[in-house]
Amino acid sequence: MRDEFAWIASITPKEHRQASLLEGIGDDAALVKGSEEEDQVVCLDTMVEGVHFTTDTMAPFHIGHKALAANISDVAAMGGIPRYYLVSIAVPASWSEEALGEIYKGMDTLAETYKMDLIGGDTVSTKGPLVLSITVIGSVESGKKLLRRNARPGDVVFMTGCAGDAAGGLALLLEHTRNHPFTLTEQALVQAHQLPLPNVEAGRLLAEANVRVALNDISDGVASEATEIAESSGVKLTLVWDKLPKSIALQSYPQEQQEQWLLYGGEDYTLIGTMAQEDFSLIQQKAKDCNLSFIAVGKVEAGAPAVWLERSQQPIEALHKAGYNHFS
Ligand SMILES: Nc1ncnc2c1ncn2[C@@H]1O[C@H](COP(=O)(O)OP(=O)(O)O)[C@@H](O)[C@H]1O
Ligand SMILES: Cc1ncc(C[n+]2csc(CCOP(=O)(O)OP(=O)(O)O)c2C)c(N)n1
Ligand SMILES: [Mg+2]
Ligand SMILES: [Mg+2]
Ligand SMILES: [Mg+2]
Repeated sequence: MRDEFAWIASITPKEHRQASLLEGIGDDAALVKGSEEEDQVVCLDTMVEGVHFTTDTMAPFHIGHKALAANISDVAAMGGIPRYYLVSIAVPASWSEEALGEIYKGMDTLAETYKMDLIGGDTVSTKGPLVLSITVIGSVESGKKLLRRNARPGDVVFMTGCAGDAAGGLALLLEHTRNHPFTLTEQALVQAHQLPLPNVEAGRLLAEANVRVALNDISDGVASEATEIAESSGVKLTLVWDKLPKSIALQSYPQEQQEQWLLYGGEDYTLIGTMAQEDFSLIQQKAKDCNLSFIAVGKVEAGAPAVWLERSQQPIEALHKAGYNHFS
């Protein structure tokens, strides 16, 4: 099997059959023309036991919560408001009704935060591992396209929160399992892995501000998501290590470890994007009023589509698009 991204490219239809389809495969979510006022945002993500979680890394509540969070995160990366969700679950015989109830409680807890309704789904048995697939439907003001291909030379690269913690938490969970008495610092990383929160409010601020933004949520690691922006926009991105937002917990680890988790870990579900310098100043002003953060982490220039990393007193280095890639 070729790598995940090449495979998706190979099955992407060459043309749209429906005139109302604004954006199909290729971004965080599809966009479909809705009313005069708003377009529909639609996306789907799956979590598989053994690939995205094990019973040692996540309690059933975490599994439901995180699966919905990952989907809402793709709506956030389009600047959308999540509104409805559908759930498909394939259940092995070994899972109890009580555990399944906890998965749904996890989803419902997050859905309550965003006032989302569960509107359907599908239930099947399986001889394999538990599989949970969620489709989220949301909306965004019509004409808003916060797409990966929107980056332009001269833009600032920004992030809306820390990255690397979720991968750190996973490493701890794989080593000790979730019943281990973790230190407070370790608990911060474990929580980032088990209960990540999507950055909907940051995406909304960008959509409402009506500025050109390239945007991507960080599911596969900063290097991979930044490379997607570089490749789809045909620009060069340079990230500055010292500016990349790192939690206090992450900073307690050696720099090499921080780099591995932050650049190549994934599952952070904060946003990375680019916009013009003058718009960025305006956004930072607006963000202050609502307690959101937009952190400048680098710049966009004309050049071969790639991502470079600048560290103090070291030669600039090209980042490889490593990160989480199913099949490779
Ligand atoms: N099996 C598939 N069939 C059709 N489209 C797919 C498939 N897998 C992924 N896609 C589409 O490919 C794009 C990239 O997917 P993915 O890397 O999973 O995005 P994300 O990391 O934002 O969830 C998305 O537009 C997604 O809808
Ligand atoms: C037991 C276990 N092993 C490994 C991982 C790491 N992991 C699994 S999937 C993934 C990337 C995100 O999932 P994906 O299905 O690629 O989501 P998408 O990019 O479609 O949002 C990562 C970092 C994990 N979460 N749990
Ligand atoms: Mg995404
Ligand atoms: Mg996906
Ligand atoms: Mg992925």
